[in-house]
Formats: sequence, structure tokens, C-alpha cells
Amino acid sequence: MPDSPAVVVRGLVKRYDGRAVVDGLDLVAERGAVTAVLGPNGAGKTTSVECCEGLRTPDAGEVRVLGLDPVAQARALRPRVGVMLQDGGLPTGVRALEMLRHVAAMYADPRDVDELAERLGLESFARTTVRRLSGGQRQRLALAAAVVGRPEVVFLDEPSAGMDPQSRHAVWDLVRELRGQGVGIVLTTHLMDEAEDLADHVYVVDHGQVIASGATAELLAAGETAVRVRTRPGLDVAALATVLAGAAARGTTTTSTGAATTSRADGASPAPFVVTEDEPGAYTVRGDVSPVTVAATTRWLADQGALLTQLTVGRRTLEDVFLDLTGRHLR
Ligand SMILES: Nc1ncnc2c1ncn2[C@@H]1O[C@H](COP(=O)(O)OP(=O)(O)OP(=O)(O)O)[C@@H](O)[C@H]1O
Repeated sequence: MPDSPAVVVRGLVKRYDGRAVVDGLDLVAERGAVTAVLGPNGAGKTTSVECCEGLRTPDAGEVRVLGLDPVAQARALRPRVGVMLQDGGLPTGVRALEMLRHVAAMYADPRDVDELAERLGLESFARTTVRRLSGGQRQRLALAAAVVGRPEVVFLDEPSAGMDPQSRHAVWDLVRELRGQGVGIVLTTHLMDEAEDLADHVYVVDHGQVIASGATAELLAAGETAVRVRTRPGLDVAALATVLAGAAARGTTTTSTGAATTSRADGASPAPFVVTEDEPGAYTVRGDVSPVTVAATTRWLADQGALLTQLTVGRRTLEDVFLDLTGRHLR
């Protein structure tokens, strides 16, 4: 089935001890695209992905990978699917590069092992046994093993967890290259910047169900503009919200070329502002953000004697979207 999507999941249910940890999950991952599965700890991401990998048998629902059943047709799928597990899943007694050559030899048309090793910086620990590798080194080796057979679909479970920034960028470059070659990539991650950067489509999972999904750009575009500032903690956020509402109502600002007054052309009353201190000293202003809002915010901070150390104005990040959807309480 050359035209079937990389992965199709319909109404997937997986129970442990009678408890549904995946509870009617639907997902489609296209070829030539990165699909990110996001969700809090214990949301059911790994279990869902393991059902797609044929490592777990669903209790209900349907899973198709390249149009095939990953459990019943596991043998046909094996050479076409690359899997990078969260714990690496590698044999521990062999040397790193030796292991990769061994995996490559199992495929009809593997990638060039030396080139892949260079791409992912494996040479520096090529002769080290897997058990002695650091967490990040093991992750890089696991990724190499997942892609060396030129798979059509790749499952990456938290691929850059524990990696240093250089390795992370090498991984991201490789993922982009695979996507460009038409590979369908399913990625679970807790790194929202990773998902925002890489993913074409995002599924947010909580309590075993998809609570939001869509093209990453659309999810982000749906958010309003916010002003984020860093300064000293403990400021009166309600007072700032009142000041901003007043400034917006007056619709006044002062330009560098002299006093200039603008007023809202439509005469409508401005939307109220919500100001939150998200973590000590990090504030977000949400509402009908305009140049007046930014100017009034910085002026108010100056009046408080609070030194502004960072100011950004922009749309919500994927992290904002994620926290709005799943809440701030720990799981
Ligand atoms: N083999 C198992 N037996 C019993 N419960 C399990 C088993 N595997 C997972 N669970 C439970 O299923 C739930 C979902 O786990 P899963 O690993 O799929 O979550 P996750 O979204 O990948 O979480 P994380 O972000 O922490 O990796 C958790 O409550 C977990 O404890």
C-alpha cells in the first residue's frame, strides 16, 4: 500500500490491570512529516507508540503502520520501520560501532555506517562498550541504529533527552533530512522547543486521549499575542493589569518624535488584561496587546524601581499552549 499514511491509529485502547491508560486514541502521521506526540508524564504516549511498534497488543481499536498491522504483520514491517526506545534497548556487552555495523548488516540497503557515525559524533566512543556509554551517547547510538536501515517510518521516543546542545542539533538535522526524504517520523518529547522546531503536526495527549491536535503553525497562530517580562519577583500583578487597562482606554502613547496621541478608531472599550507571575520574576501580560501596552508596562516597572532584564512580545509558544491544555499541576 504505497499511499497509506505512515501511521493510522483509530480508537486505540490499552488497559493495565483493568485501567485504560490509552482510552480511545486517534492519530494519523503522514509520510514526509514529523508528528509530535506531547503529554504530561503518564499520559499514555509511550504505551500508544509501543502499540504502533508492535511491542504491545491493543485491547481495542486499530493500528496500521504503512497500512499493515504491527503485531500480525510484524515480520513484513520490521525492515521498513525504525524504532528508538526511551531506554535505548541496546545490547550492553558490545562495542558501540561494532553494534551499529551488526545492525546495518541486517538490512538489504543500509546507510553508510561511517557517514552516520560521523553525523552523530559516534567516533569518539566507537570502541566503548554500550554499558559504559553516557546517557546522551547511548541515545545517539540508539538513533543511529533506528535509522541505519533506511526505514520508511521512524518512532523516536524522547530522542534528545539527556543530550548536550550539539548532539541535539545533530539529531534535529538528521530528523529534518529524513523528513525531506519522505520518511514519516513520530516523535514523543517533553521539550516544547524541540516539538515547535521540528513537528509539522502535534497531538497533545492526556489521560490516554487526544485533547488537542493540528498543524503546529495553526496551534500557535490560534494564540493571542503576549508580553513577557523578567524583573524582580513579587510585583503587584493586579495593579499592573489596572494600569494597562487605563492606558489602553486612553489610547495614548508618546513617540520619540514628540507627543502623539492615538485613539481606537472603532471606539470600542479595550479588552481587559490578565497579568500573571508564572515563576518568580517572570510575568506574562495577555490581552489586547498594542504598542501602548508595551510602553505602559515598561513605564510601570520603572515606577516600581524594578529593573527589566528581559522583554519579549510575541505569540504563545507551544509550551504556553501545552500548559493551557494540560494545566500546571504536577503529574
Ligand atoms: N507494563 C505496565 N504495567 C502497568 N502499568 C503500566 C505499564 N506500562 C505503563 N503503565 C502505566 O500506564 C500509564 C501510561 O504510561 P506511559 O509510559 O504510556 O506514559 P507516557 O505518556 O509515555 O509518560 P512519560 O512522559 O512519563 O514517559 C502510566 O500510569 C504507567 O504507570
